[in-house]
Amino acid sequence: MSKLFRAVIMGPPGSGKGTISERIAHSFGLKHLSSGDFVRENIAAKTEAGVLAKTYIKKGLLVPDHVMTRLLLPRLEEMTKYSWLLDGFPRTLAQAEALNSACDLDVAINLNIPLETLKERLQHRWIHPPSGRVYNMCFNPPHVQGKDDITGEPLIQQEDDRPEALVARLRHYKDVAKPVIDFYKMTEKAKGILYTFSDTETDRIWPNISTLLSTKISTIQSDARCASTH
Ligand SMILES: Nc1nc2c(ncn2[C@@H]2O[C@H](COP(=O)(O)OP(=O)(O)OP(=O)(O)O)[C@@H](O)[C@H]2O)c(=O)[nH]1
Ligand SMILES: Nc1ncnc2c1ncn2[C@@H]1O[C@H](COP(=O)(O)OP(=O)(O)O)[C@@H](O)[C@H]1O
Repeated sequence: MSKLFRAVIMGPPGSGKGTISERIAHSFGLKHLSSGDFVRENIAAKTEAGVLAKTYIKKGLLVPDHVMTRLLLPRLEEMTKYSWLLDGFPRTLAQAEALNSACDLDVAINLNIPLETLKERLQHRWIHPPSGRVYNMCFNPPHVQGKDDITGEPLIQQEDDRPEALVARLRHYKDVAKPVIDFYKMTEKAKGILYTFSDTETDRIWPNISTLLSTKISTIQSDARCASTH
């Protein structure tokens, strides 16, 4: 039984977490878990956590750590038989500590993308809310402008993708992300799993991430084979 592989992907709004997560899920067969999707599911289901989360999201705020952790950790417990990639969690130190207590991570991917690139990307981002599919008029445009490729339903631009909203989002991101990055650099159990990728193009970052994951996953599987033969 090959050992399972667990990773998280972090980065500022517009850094390409969703784009790269889809490529990782497709290339390596990992389950792509998105904290944003879990939040939206809870909001749609009107769960206690969902109702509470909605009040924060409407104000453009992060959901409080205790609500987010209570919402997310039980979902991870359902995934004990799968290798997964977690996108959008942890975003704070408290979340990183809670995740670290709940499971062992093999890799933490950190996307370091320049502000101007983020602004440019988000100005051209269009999404299909029901599916979460993401488009970009410069990078991956829909076949028909303004329409989702699969359903033909209308695409929208998110309010907080506007340049003036982005500056505040990025300042807040920097404040909460640094302790998380330091956590993965310094904490004994988590040390050595952080890999940071800096570039302006996903297509240049992707081969490096793909090589890293290929190496990490094959190492884990060969270790598991050795362990099972001893
Ligand atoms: N021009 C360009 N756009 C890109 C590139 N990579 C991703 N994008 C687009 O940039 C936007 C942001 O990418 P996402 O994958 O949504 O980024 P994210 O980190 O998930 O963003 P949040 O969900 O806001 O945190 C999307 O419209 C992507 O299609 C790239 O290399 N070049
Ligand atoms: N790990 C998290 N901690 C706190 N809030 C979160 C977390 N993940 C998602 N959320 C909330 O859910 C919303 C939607 O998340 P997501 O789809 O990742 O979009 P974005 O991060 O681009 O706003 C976020 O704006 C935030 O309010």
